[in-house]
Amino acid sequence: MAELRVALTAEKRTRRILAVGSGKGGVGKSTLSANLAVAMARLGRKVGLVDADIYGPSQPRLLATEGRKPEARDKTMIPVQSPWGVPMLSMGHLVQPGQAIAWRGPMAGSALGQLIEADWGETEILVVDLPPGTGDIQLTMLQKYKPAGAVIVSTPQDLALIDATRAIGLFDQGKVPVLGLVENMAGYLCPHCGQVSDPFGHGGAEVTARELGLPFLGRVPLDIAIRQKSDAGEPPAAGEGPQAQAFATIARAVLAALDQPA
Ligand SMILES: Nc1ncnc2c1ncn2[C@@H]1O[C@H](COP(=O)(O)OP(=O)(O)OP(=O)(O)O)[C@@H](O)[C@H]1O
Repeated sequence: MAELRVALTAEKRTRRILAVGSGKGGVGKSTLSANLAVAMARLGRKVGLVDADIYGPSQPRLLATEGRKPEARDKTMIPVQSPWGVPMLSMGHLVQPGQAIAWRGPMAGSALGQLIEADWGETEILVVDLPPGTGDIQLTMLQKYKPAGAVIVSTPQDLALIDATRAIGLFDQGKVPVLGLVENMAGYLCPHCGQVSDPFGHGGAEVTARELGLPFLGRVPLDIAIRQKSDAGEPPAAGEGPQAQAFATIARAVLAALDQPA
């Protein structure tokens, strides 16, 4: 028993939570979380993923585990293995697809706790895809589970960046170090004419990061292949080519920041 306790303590100490947040919905937080987890796993890390976006869980779709039910051992959930080398848990695994989840704060908080306190085995980095916004659930989560760091996702336009700044405030309040900002949907490469245009502006997140004194971790272009592959449950980070490279670059920057001694 004593040995088990030692093992559990050691395990707890070595596992770090990486929170992925955004102020605004729909900016690609879930897409980044999934692909960051896959990209870090490809770099040889043991990575797990928790979909804490309890009101609109999308990770089962993104990582092709829709319809799978996690098993439980002694009331502890066992994560579902995705085909991409990343074990995962999502509220989407616990409810029927498409079923509305209308929980009040405390219930939502305890459900999230079950996902985070599951049997993550050897997982060393647990990526947590937070619900959008800066409400109570997010703050409670941060205070209770003390992520080692947070990554903020934003599109380049001003409104999203104002919300991203609010999300940074949330992490500051929870005393969680913000590792940096990722710009998503930056530059649209037209598959027909080959021209690059900037529907949401360009470089806004990099400027905001600089203004806030935060590292800029990289950008992901607005690319129809990313949406198509994501919808098909094939994370672009698991493939080859420019999309996979974009996520690998961000994963390296995140790991460098995460591995830095405090
Ligand atoms: N770089 C990109 N290029 C093309 N499509 C993208 C890109 N990033 C995200 N998308 C698409 O945009 C939509 C929203 O992305 P996603 O669900 O990741 O956002 P979110 O911030 O997690 O939203 P939510 O508010 O649901 O939490 C999805 O259809 C996704 O496939």
